Amino acid sequence: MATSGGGGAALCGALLDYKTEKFALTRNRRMGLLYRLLQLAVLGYVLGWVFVVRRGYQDTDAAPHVSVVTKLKGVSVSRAEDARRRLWDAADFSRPPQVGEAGFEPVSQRRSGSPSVLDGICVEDVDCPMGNPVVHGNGIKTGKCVMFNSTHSTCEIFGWCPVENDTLPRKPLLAEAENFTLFIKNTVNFTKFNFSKGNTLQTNDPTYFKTCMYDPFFSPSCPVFRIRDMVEAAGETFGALALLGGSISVRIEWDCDLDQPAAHCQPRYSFILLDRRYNFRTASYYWDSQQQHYRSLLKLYGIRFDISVHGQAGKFGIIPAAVSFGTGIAFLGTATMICDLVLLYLDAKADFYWKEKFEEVRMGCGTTWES
Ligand SMILES: Nc1ncnc2c1ncn2[C@@H]1O[C@H](COP(=O)(O)OP(=O)(O)OP(=O)(O)O)[C@@H](O)[C@H]1O
Repeated sequence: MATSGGGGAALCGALLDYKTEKFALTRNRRMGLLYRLLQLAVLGYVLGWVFVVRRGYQDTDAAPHVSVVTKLKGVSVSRAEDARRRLWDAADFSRPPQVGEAGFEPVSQRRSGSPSVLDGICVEDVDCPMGNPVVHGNGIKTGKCVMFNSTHSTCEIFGWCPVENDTLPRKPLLAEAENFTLFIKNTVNFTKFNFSKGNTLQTNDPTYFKTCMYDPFFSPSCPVFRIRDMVEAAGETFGALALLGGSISVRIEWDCDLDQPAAHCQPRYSFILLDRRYNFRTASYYWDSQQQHYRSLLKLYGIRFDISVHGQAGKFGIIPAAVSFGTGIAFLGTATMICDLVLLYLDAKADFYWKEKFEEVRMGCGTTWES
């Protein structure tokens, strides 16, 4: 053994040292079993979950550009309270993006003065300050208190008259709407991979979309949906929703593995009931032969479909594959760590293993290693 030969030589010696790990082998069967089980669990997680389910070897694009076009079809006849029949077809009941079909309350109105209905009960003219709007928005007070019926008077308003009376429909006027069909044309574009796909089948049969009907099992690639089927898939019955309207979310989900043929990239549809009441007003305007301005007001109780598209596409990429593989290998180290903890702290012979694993080396000062 050489004695101290200077700081430089010692540093040089330390740089050229090679340290190797020392392994302690124990024939503890329980420990061996635990180790293999942990390795198996980690391997299952890495291969099964990270690689197969999450496709961790792929580069992903989760922000596709999407386009959605809808078209509603169906014909129905409604009977208003005055027994007049009215025919409704696609041009009448579809209000993009809403689908108003359950009922209507037509009022033919003229802009003039009339008694207000809901508020503005008065005794004399001073109770009706001129120019004040009526709270529910039917018109502006003219300053006059007029007879409404035999029991009370209300402020006269300048507005569309007669004012709407707020009665609720008693039955859906377009009950046949349950068989109307909604065509949803959706295209997604994953720009990262320059890949585009639509939900409509590429077919030369011109009658295909006219005759097919979406069914999750028998016809999942037909983008034509019956209204009743969508309402039922959302957990509601058409009859219950048609009377006062409602709102349904149609969720289209794309999960495309671009390492597979493009035909495997298909959307999945799901339907969720968002709201139980939905209505809106719409009016058409005209002048009569005396040049009076009229409007036909419709209050439509309908089913509104909110369509949202979500998607992600993945394709093999060397960087994500290397990262996932490296993470998996590193994860295998946890099996050793857990077994060490059990052996050194929980095992009955923990003291013995502790002594065998850690060797205490004592050395005097100024000693150097032999070169
Ligand atoms: N709501 C629907 N129910 C059933 N079939 C539909 C519906 N909407 C569209 N289609 C059919 O799907 C096909 C493609 O529709 P697209 O709107 O692209 O073509 P179109 O010729 O303009 O349709 P159309 O003139 O019949 O409304 C057409 O055959 C069309 O008749």
